[in-house]
Amino acid sequence: MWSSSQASTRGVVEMGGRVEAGPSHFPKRPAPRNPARVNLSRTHAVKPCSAGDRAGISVKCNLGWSSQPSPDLKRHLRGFSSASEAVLTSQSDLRKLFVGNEKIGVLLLNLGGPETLDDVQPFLFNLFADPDIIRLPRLFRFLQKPLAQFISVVRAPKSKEGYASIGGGSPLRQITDAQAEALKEALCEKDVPAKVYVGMRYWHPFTEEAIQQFSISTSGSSLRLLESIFREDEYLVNMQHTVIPSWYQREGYIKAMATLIENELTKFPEPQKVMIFFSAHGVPLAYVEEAGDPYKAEMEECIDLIMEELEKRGITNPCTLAYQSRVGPVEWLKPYTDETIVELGQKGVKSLLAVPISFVSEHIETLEEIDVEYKELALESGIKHWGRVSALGCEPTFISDLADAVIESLPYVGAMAVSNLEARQSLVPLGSVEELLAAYDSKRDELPPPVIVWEWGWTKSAETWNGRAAMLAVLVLLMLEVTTGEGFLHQWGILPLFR
Ligand SMILES: C=CC1=C(C)c2cc3[nH]c(cc4nc(cc5[nH]c(cc1n2)c(C)c5CCC(=O)O)C(CCC(=O)O)=C4C)c(C)c3C=C
Ligand SMILES: [Fe+2]
Repeated sequence: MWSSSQASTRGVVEMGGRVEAGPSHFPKRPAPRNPARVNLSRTHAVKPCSAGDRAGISVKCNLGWSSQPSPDLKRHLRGFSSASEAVLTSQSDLRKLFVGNEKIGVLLLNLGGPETLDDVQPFLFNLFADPDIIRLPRLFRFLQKPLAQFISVVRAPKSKEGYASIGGGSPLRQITDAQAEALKEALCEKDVPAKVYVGMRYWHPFTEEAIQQFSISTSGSSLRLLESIFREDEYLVNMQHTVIPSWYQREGYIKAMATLIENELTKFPEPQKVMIFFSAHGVPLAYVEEAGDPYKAEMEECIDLIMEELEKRGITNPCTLAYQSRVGPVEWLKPYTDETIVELGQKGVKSLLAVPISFVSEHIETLEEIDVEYKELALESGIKHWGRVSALGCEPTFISDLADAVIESLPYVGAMAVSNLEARQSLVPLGSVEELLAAYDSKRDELPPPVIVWEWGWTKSAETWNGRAAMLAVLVLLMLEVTTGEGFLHQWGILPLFR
């Protein structure tokens, strides 16, 4: 195991430049509300870093949240809008404070994507086995994995076709690694040497793998998953860290997006007549309407900010937002990208600039869905001129802004002192993250382990799966029998006995 510093576990959440330090209803922790404004001196006093101290910052690599905290929490967070400015003005002090003795580690979190066609089905299994993606009622939770297995096997041929058309796999790992390297360099240029790690939720490098390296050499925290990893681990429980859960409204990010759009507009014959068409990854409607996911609100706000920035540059094109990539039979966020493209064509729009908005890297949804499927649909729908803004990747303003986000979050690392016992009860140690996680659902201890290699043959895993598949089959047969009144139990005269 790793050596463990005995520093108290403290942390703060930075939310896209608006910062807070735990909602007010966490009475045990006297919140250093907005440490930038109030508590810098207190940070000195409370936390003289020892040489063994380690600090970790987790940065979520997709823009906003999907499935996240209560509107109350969001309001609360937004109440601290001047915090980032206060932090920025004192950055040099912060460097001295945090860079001196501490090792800083940054963990970039993303979903991951299959690197080869053979990875597609197990990747899909990991995705659908996540209770955040397919939410089953508590009573049916035992069906999560058989269902994931079923859906992943059924979906795999379609997904494979998509991945085959973009070169046989997802470029996400490569791009995220490049972003990590660029972020490391940007931090170094800003006098904040740090190690940057990548942790993926559904494919390599899994967050579980990243955290091992991360915690050996520095420190770290991916919310729910990280929470469960942290909670169990003697070393990690003592680690100081903070989380940057979203950054869709950061100035650098907004400016970088505006610049990409501005440049792409110039390629059209009549730039001022182009419809700017933001396409965000969708989520099932119930996430937003029932589970309070602020994703839609965040996407809308993000677009408003980009359009405001463009307006400042004299660009006043019309714009629209739609949601892509829906999967399965349930209703997703509307309007849908494909339907909107057809409508725009019918309304006489002739020039369309597609802007992938919830993505910061090229992947299957941009390279195949937008570049091939939606482009074809647009041309068929009467659009004459089509363009697409590339995903940010390692765009310098964006990377530099991420580096600033990391630097701005430094004073929040360990800004709240709690005992180890308290830390164990509420990891990631920020009140707000705790609430955020609680908003998902309360139990985090049954996370599906990632499938690393699929085992064929009469293995323990095969036995388990066969057993579960059989249970599922029996359940389906029973349900069919009860609903239709026909089946082997009726034939054998067994079922009517239970009526
Ligand atoms: C903003 C990001 C994303 C959200 C929100 C999201 C929700 C979501 N996705 C699925 C189903 C699939 N996602 C797949 C791949 C995939 N999705 C994202 C991002 C978000 N998903 C990424 C980065 C990737 C990997 C892309 C790559 O290049 O590999 C897939 C597999 C691809 C396919 O067959 O289309 C599926 C399936 C659901 C059900 C969902 C919301 C609950
Ligand atoms: Fe997805």
